[in-house]
Amino acid sequence: MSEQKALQNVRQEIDALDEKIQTLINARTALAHQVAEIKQQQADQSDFYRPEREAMILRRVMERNTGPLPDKEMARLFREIMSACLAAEKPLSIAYLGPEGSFTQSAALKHFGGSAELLPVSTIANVFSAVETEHACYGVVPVENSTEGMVSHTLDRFISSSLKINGEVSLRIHHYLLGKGENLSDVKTVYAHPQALAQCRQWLGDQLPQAALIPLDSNAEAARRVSTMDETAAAIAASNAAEIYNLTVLANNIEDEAGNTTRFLVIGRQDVGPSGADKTALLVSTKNKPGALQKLLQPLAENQISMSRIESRPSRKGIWEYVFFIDIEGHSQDSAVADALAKLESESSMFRVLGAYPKAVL
Ligand SMILES: O=C(O)C(=O)C[C@]1(C(=O)O)C=C[C@@H](O)C=C1
Repeated sequence: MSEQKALQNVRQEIDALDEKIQTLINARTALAHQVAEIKQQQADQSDFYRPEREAMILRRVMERNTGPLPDKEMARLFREIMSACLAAEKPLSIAYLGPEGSFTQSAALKHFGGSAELLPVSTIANVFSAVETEHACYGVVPVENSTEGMVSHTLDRFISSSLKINGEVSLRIHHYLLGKGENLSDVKTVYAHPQALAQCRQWLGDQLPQAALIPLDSNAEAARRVSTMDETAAAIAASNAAEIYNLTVLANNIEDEAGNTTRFLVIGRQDVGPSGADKTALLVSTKNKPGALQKLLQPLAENQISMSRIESRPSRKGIWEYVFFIDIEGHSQDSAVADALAKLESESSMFRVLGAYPKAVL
């Protein structure tokens, strides 16, 4: 058989499979419509977006995958299928820390897929407000970076908000130096979010020791601004900002830490059920006396619950009063966790479950 003929045969097989896949995707969408009808009839008008169900589906896809497509690639395809099915049930609007081209946009896309409507807003506080006022169904905000630590604006906003954490997204962050010219040596000023400047501090010191470093509200805003300037200006931003703002890549992967990763939170108004691999986030405060924090955390150790993070922030209620943001493994409805939380609550002067949500799958 000629090579041409062999290729034609394989392509015919691909066409036949594509037809089957398309039929199956439409059958799945029809089932999602049925789910939507059932949800609409329910008295509590159950939430259309079900993070725990999505996480379970994606984990199962990865567990049963035998290749040759890698697990993550297969899960990403199913992520998109579910995104389209959900949009057919009910279109979702997601507010994110913009502008367009921000890492938070990439995180929102990674978590909700391409069928959600993404709404850029200018500050973290405005993402919270958009969800609180129901202008958006959910929001996505950065919460911590592996190099630079927590994003305090996000934690602080939880103190005054009744929103819940409905999910998390983990994103590898690669920084690009974007400009109008061709040569790195022309760059005299670098614009970026302070976190990005900090994450590239060593590279900037080595490659552009004379450049002025100007902090702005976001990297995407830096890219937008540089697009209106000459070749002496450059921005640190994500690669997609180069396309959006018509800039050239002067240098890539300029972050100092090879594993630079940012964690984002999905915020919403609903409570999320257990998915089998979850985290619970708490906001607590304790009386300011010796040993109080240790006593507060004792029930976690007694119930063998691991704490993955604890951050303290000023409570903003009195001087030298602090609140603690605590992340633990497990769901607040798991019996060991529920037991520990009841004891922890009785020891604290303020106690709130900020959310129990599935661990990031992708
Ligand atoms: O199972 C549901 O509740 C659905 O709405 C279906 C479905 C899906 O496509 O599998 C869609 C959206 C939800 O976020 C979870 C799952």
